[in-house]
Amino acid sequence: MAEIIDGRTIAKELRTAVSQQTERLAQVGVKAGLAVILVGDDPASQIYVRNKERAAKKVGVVAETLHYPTTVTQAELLTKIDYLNQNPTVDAILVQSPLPAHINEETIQAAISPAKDVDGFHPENIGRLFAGRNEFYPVANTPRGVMTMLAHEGVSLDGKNAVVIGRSILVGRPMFALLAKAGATVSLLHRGTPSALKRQLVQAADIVVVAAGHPNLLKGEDIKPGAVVIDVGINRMDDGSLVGDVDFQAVSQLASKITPVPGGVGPMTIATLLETTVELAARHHGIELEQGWQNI
Ligand SMILES: Nc1nc(=O)c2c([nH]1)NC[C@@H]1CN(c3ccc(C(=O)N[C@@H](CCC(=O)O)C(=O)O)cc3)C=[N+]21
Repeated sequence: MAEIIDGRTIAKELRTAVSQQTERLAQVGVKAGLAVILVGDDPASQIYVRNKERAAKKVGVVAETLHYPTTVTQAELLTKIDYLNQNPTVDAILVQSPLPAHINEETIQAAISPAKDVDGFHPENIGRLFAGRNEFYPVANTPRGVMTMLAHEGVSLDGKNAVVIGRSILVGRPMFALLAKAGATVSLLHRGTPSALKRQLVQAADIVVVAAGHPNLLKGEDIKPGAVVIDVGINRMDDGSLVGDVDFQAVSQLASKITPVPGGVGPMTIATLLETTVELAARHHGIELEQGWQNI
């Protein structure tokens, strides 16, 4: 039976560290400020925003959510982002995905100042990440949170064989870059991967990160016994329950370590967002913090 990687406990430890950092900032009169732009009512985004507000309050980050109807225009959002870019009390800006079809997500992400881009989606920050030069700029919080979990669990990556399933800009692609930077040999699988090749690559992997958005995508017989399995999926079922992309029952029989859903990657995403917000605030004010991007 696999050891369960408890995201709630690790996230709590991370929030404690972040609280210590906000206290240090408070001593020099700095408050870390996060602005979240939420458009429409995507259920996953709503969970995220609700949990984020609660967690921000606990660690002393000032969070403000700007909620717009789906009819908001791209020009209105760009005006708001410009205002937030210039507002000195705002250290971090997050625009929730997905956005309505009439809004170009790429244009919106590119309008956020790279120094306030807490999600790491600005093209400059993506470029830095893929160049392995992300030390002073943010990378996406979900993959960063996964890296923190792996480090916390003592999972070494150097020389390991890793597979990432899903090529989203939110998770799969940045996950690929971070694992490669950490010394793993990484395969990025997606819906276009031929199934025989997929079977072969997953079967050989020491670490499997699944971020595809399909319940039961990863089954017990798919993995190598002893593999570490990270489930990034968040799927709301008809009965209201939340499941990941991994058949937890079957895969946990064979894996050495596995993350549950809920209580795995989700809480880490939130805690990492706060961690990044505080780092951005410190950087804006020229304050050195002990922990930082250098850990990935
Ligand atoms: N710009 C942007 N950045 C994001 O990081 C982003 C986004 N947009 N859009 C939506 C998705 C979704 N997402 C979640 C994060 C945490 C939980 C979370 O806290 N999950 C708990 C939920 C528990 C529950 O509701 O029962 C858990 O897994 O244990 C959920 C969803 C971030 N996203």
